[in-house]
Amino acid sequence: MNEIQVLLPMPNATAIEGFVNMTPHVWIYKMCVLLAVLTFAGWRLSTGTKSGRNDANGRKLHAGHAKTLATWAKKYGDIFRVLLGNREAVVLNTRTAVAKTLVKQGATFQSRPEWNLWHGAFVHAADTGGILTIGSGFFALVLQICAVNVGTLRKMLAPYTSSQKLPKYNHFVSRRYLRLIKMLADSMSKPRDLGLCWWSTTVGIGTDQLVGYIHDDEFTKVICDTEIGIFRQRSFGTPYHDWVPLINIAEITASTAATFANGFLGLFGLSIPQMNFNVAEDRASQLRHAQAKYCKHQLATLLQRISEGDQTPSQLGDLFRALPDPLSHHDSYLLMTTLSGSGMATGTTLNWLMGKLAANQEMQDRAYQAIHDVYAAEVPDPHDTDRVEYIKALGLEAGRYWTPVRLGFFRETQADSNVDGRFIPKDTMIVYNSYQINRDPSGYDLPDEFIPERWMNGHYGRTDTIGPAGDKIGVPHMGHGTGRRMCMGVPNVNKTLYGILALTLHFFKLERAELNDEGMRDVFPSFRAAGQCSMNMDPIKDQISDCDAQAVPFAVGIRLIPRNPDQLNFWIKEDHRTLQEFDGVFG
Ligand code: HEM
Repeated sequence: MNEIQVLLPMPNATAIEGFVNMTPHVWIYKMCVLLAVLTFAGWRLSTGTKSGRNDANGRKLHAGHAKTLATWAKKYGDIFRVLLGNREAVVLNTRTAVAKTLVKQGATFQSRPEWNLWHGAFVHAADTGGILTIGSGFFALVLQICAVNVGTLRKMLAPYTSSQKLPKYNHFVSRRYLRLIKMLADSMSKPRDLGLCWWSTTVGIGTDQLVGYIHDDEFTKVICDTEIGIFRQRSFGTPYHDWVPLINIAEITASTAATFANGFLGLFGLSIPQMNFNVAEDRASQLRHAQAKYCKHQLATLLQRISEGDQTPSQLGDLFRALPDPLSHHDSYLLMTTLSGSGMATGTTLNWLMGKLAANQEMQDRAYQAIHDVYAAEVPDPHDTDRVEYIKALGLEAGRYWTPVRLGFFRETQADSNVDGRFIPKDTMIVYNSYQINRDPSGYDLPDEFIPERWMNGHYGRTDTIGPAGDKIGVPHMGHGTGRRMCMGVPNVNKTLYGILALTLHFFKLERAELNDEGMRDVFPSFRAAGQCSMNMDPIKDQISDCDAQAVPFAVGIRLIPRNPDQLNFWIKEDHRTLQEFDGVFG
């Protein structure tokens, strides 16, 4: 590790201006918190950390994870350590760093960390005694006493998420494709943000085929909304009090002081407002409760159907029916919550990619021509994953270029480790900076340009060499992680991106268009209506927040023009039926 950074919150310029205009009780709260921060900072610096620039670092991190970590990577190299409160994180920034850790020392780097905001809220909301990600830290250990371990669960699940098995669930996917094309056809009259179209399709595909049930629009929308919200929360160093215990203590103290003060002031008919330091926790809890509600419903319905002899193919249904002994409720529920909204990041990828294609007619024409070259004038078979090389390359490059899950899912070391003679103790949090690694020049030339051709004709990341370049990390890019805990949804993502791109680009010409007030009212989720994306779909400037775990774009106005209206109408009315194998269960 080259250097240790201390990250602590410091007020920025606007905060200082706000400070001056504060009412007295807010002053008292803030002073308490600030005092604790300064005490803590002093303590940290006096315990041997090397950096004396903690204030600047804190501000920079808040200015944006991607930008700040990229700057630090330039300064401190491919692996460096960060202290966040009482937690230490090691940040990996290059393919070399990933190869030496997640890949070559896969067993040591396979755990996942837990912290209160996220996992605490999760456990409380679930009230099933279960951690709801395939976790491996404190909450999981305490609550998983009777549960099978992560590796076993992954092995059980893997066959049902593999590309060989997926065609078994095509009838669910086909229905979602039909619904998507209908929704797009209905959106042709004026420029629209198509967020709901992309997310409800990808999330719908994931959740329908998971339990073998076609969920209605309202149910699917709740899952989309909740999962998008959840993935805005799992962030690096936010909220500070979840990472810096002294801030937490200061906030609790301030809150308690206010309660006492109110007791006293109440005698004179006076009061001061109670500060809410738990906005993030409240939001996490709200989201977790929403998630627990639909997951419990989905699981209960699935188990009920299985007990009644239902044989409808589905990922979880097939798994449950194949097991000699039933899984514990905890494990079944864990699988449900891990997977129910799993199509969400695929929808995010499509929001970015479709915005880019709509703005770049040359690239869109190339995609259309590539589809046409393979299928002539016929409607492409959306289940033909990989048949049109350019379409496959668009999906892969979108995953690299925008890297929707910017910092991956954090890991934790399961044992002491050594990287190039530098010691990383057990229980250290590991953050792989996927956004930066996906721009590592050893693996990708012109890394800040969107070039689908880097994945075509034998190229594998670089346009100037054939085959893989840079250190071997076992994956084309880090958008889905790598090693023992890598994403289990890659075949699903590839299949879905292919199907949606092939059908959409065959049926419609997309053009970027400014959204008017009415168009902005339709934007989904509504927080994206805070602005409109540039024509470039810049991964940094066009994201809603610089620090969210998932990079979600501002609103994207798109006008759709049918390429062949007769064929489109015919397909919607009749032809799509050839894609279906049999009638599934409807919700
Ligand atoms: C574009 C869409 C997606 C992206 C960007 C994405 C990204 C990721 C990332 C970064 C991880 C952490 C991997 C690691 O630590 O090495 C992960 C884990 C996971 N993903 Fe995905 N994912 C996507 C879609 C899906 C889908 C559709 C599924 C459904 C099967 C899925 C299932 C999982 C599971 C089960 C894990 C947890 C693995 C574990 O902890 O052992 N993902 N995903």
